[in-house]
Amino acid sequence: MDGAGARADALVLFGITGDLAAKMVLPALYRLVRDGFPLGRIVGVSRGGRTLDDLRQHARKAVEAQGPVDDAVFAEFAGLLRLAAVDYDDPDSFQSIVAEVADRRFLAHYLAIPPDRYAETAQALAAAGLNERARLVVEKPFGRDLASARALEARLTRCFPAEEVRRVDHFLGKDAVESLLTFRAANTLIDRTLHRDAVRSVQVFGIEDLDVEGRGGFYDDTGCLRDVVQNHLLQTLAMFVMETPETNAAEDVVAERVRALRAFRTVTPEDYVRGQYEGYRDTEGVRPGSTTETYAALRLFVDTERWAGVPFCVQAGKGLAATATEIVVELRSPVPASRLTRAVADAPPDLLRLRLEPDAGVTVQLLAAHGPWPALPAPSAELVDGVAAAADFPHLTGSNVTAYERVMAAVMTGDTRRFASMRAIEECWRVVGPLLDLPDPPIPYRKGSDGPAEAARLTPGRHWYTPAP
Ligand SMILES: NC(=O)C1=CN([C@@H]2O[C@H](COP(=O)(O)OP(=O)(O)OC[C@H]3O[C@@H](n4cnc5c(N)ncnc54)[C@H](OP(=O)(O)O)[C@@H]3O)[C@@H](O)[C@H]2O)C=CC1
Ligand SMILES: O=C1O[C@H](COP(=O)(O)O)[C@@H](O)[C@H](O)[C@H]1O
Repeated sequence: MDGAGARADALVLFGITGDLAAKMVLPALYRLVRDGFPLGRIVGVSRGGRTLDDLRQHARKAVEAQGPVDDAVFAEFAGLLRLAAVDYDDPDSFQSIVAEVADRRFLAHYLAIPPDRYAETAQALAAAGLNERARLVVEKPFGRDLASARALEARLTRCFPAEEVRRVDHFLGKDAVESLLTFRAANTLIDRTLHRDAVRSVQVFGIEDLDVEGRGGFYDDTGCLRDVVQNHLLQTLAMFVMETPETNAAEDVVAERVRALRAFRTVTPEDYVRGQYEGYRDTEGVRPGSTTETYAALRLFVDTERWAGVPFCVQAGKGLAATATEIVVELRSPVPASRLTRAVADAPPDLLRLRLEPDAGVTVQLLAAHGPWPALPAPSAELVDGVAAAADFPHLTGSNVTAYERVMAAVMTGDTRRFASMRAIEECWRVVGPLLDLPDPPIPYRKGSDGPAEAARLTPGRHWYTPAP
């Protein structure tokens, strides 16, 4: 496969007993087995205290939590599982992994463990010779800022060749995100419309009605900007604004995505509003008096021929009124050159909504005459109605597990397009750099609301659209 490298015939899964593995990775691996993907051996790595039988039962529960389980498929999946116990402070203990993979041709090590363990785990793998004929895959977050991301990359690439390091951003595994590019490139109507000549502004939503749930400790150290904006939403936006790559080969797609990110202007604190939902500080693991943001809204510009001057208003957060990932394109109003267009100047603008989640599709909101013209011509805004035409893309509406299925397949094949490249990560940190760790307190907002009203000032019409119901 292009952009891939060697195909792994064994997966070494660090953190197999953890939250991410239970919610996403194990169910995704089960589905890959069900779909006939040749996974090879799966060596779960844990600090111990479990038997292989425990692990299989744990995997069964994780898979069952995501839907019906086929016993025969599960038996095949469970048959691939092995268990290795390690002590992360004792590199010699990594020999337990060596024993499980001795006969394998190429390894994929997947680190689903706390990020502060990535570098020393890579070192221990190298000390055990497990960096030979091997790929290293790390989960997000990749660093806390540009400097720490570069420092982490330097430590990882001392142990593994740079071309065998992969950094997960599961939004790049989402069908609907990947399809943004195809959708535009394949449709002249859309491609021609998505241009500064026609677009007044773009709003990008990554909002969730859920709160931080049981992840208070993790979230309080991270915040909304680092959790979803620096990575998922900027990568999604890059997929939206990028030009069509020369070919569909992974290296061309990755390079074009980076080119797009390089054109993102660094955001200044004036173009940023952060909020915190009321009650957040009562969450277990959250520091008393925490100023971590659970909401982030920002305005950025993309300095390309296509997008120059168009404001991109990004909004993300938890504890909000709805859960949706959506790009709302606000089109310019007609030039008021005639009586008719002057009369509709105050009517709402046309919108193109690219819905990514929960249901993928496109909704177009247009204006049309709302009834027969009266006998006396008196064109006014009252003669115009908003109409919406929606097309659903059910084939692109996948669960998060589906996204992880694609990510885990790419972990095995190495396909670079479904990962964040180091260049892309650097650009994303650059873009949000001035916004990280600001001292001012976040603006409180009510749980279940649309977030702080103050954020409206970031949009040209002082108004955020509501993602399509
Ligand atoms: N949970 C989520 O929804 C998401 C998580 N991620 C990322 O995935 C990775 C794993 O996250 P998550 O599963 O939530 O993490 P967990 O806190 O659940 O930890 C995962 C596993 O790592 C092992 N572990 C825990 N602490 C340590 C430690 N100090 N040193 C070494 N191993 C340790 C434990 O396994 P054992 O005791 O068996 O050794 C644990 O089950 C992180 O990088 C996270 O940022 C990314 C996106 C979403
Ligand atoms: O990585 C993360 O992403 C999820 C949102 O992803 P989705 O696939 O569920 O839309 C977010 O809830 C979580 O806080 C973050 O760590």
